[in-house]
Amino acid sequence: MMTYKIFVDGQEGTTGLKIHDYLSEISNIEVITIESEKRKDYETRRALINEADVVFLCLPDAASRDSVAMVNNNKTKIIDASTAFRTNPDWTYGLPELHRSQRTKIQNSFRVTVPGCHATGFILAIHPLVAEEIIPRDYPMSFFALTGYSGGGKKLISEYQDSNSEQLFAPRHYALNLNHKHLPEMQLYSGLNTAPLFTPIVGNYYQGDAISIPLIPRIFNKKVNASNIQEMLASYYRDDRFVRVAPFDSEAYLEDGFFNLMKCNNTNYLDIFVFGHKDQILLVSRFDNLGKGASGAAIQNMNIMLGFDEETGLV
Ligand SMILES: NC(=O)C1=CN([C@@H]2O[C@H](COP(=O)(O)OP(=O)(O)OC[C@H]3O[C@@H](n4cnc5c(N)ncnc54)[C@H](OP(=O)(O)O)[C@@H]3O)[C@@H](O)[C@H]2O)C=CC1
Ligand SMILES: CC(=O)N[C@@H](CCC(=O)OP(=O)(O)O)C(=O)O
Repeated sequence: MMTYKIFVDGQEGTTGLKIHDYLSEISNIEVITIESEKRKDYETRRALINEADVVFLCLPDAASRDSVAMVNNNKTKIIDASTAFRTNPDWTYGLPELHRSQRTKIQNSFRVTVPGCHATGFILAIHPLVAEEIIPRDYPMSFFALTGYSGGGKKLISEYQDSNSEQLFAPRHYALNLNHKHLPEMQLYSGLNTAPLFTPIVGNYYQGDAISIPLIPRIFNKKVNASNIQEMLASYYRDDRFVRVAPFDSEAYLEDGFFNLMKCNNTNYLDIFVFGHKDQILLVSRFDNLGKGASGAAIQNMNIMLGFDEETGLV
């Protein structure tokens, strides 16, 4: 049985460390590591990248581009966690649940780009409804996300953990230039004609993301209510083990009247909830920004690319 060599470029960052946790549970792989003081050394990285069968890039965009340019062989498969290649047609978007054919594309690809965390939650909730021509492609889409601070990597983590600044106690809006870096992939893979108006909010907790998307059925192409939407999404994802569409029964999801957005933490699950009635619908997708939003998704892609079991990494 073949043993695959795996290298994580950016092994000491937030997503890199989490990927190492996942890798420690998988057999048939050998994880090759870089000495800490050499983690930004060009020649050392280049040698390891070309030695590996699979390389995870857990780096800022510019460093990811540098790493890809270092590949000088035909065998190394790259799984990039950054924003650098997400709408590049030469790369495969690493969202296996997008279409029936996406898993096969990932399996046959040498260059896979892991979706952004907020983009994952938005696209999985909206894309099937656009594809079914329920939501018009020119729908004026607006939504918000509430995320933990680990989504901002080491810099934001230390800002939250090393400071007593009072302004960090309350949730904070950001990307108020309305130009968040996930907009291009959100537009491309949701099928909408224009980018949504997206407002992310970061809270004073480590991990967990909830995307809340209000929808007005009055301006849909077809007459549907909230319950119909739940049935459609449940049917679309019926064979996908990591995307779970909750039954249509809003009260059952609440804890003392509140929604718990941390319930998918430390898993690769993404749960979609449909609330509402015939006039108003609220879609909520809940997931771990370090799970299905980043490192978990990266591992799911590796499992598909190497022909391992998608969930356990077993051969
Ligand atoms: N955190 C999250 O939830 C998500 C992150 N991502 C994306 O994944 C990528 C990594 O993010 P994240 O792990 O959060 O970031 P971190 O800042 O936590 O980690 C990045 C790591 O890359 C290292 N690094 C920086 N420049 C270089 C370089 N030139 N060569 C080698 N190593 C370098 C850093 O080194 P040093 O240790 O010196 O700082 C650090 O260890 C980013 O593109 C991010 O946008 C994607 C989805 C979600
Ligand atoms: C709290 C916070 O800052 N979160 C990050 C999202 C993390 C993510 O998905 O990252 P990449 O697109 O960089 O891969 C943000 O909104 O930019």
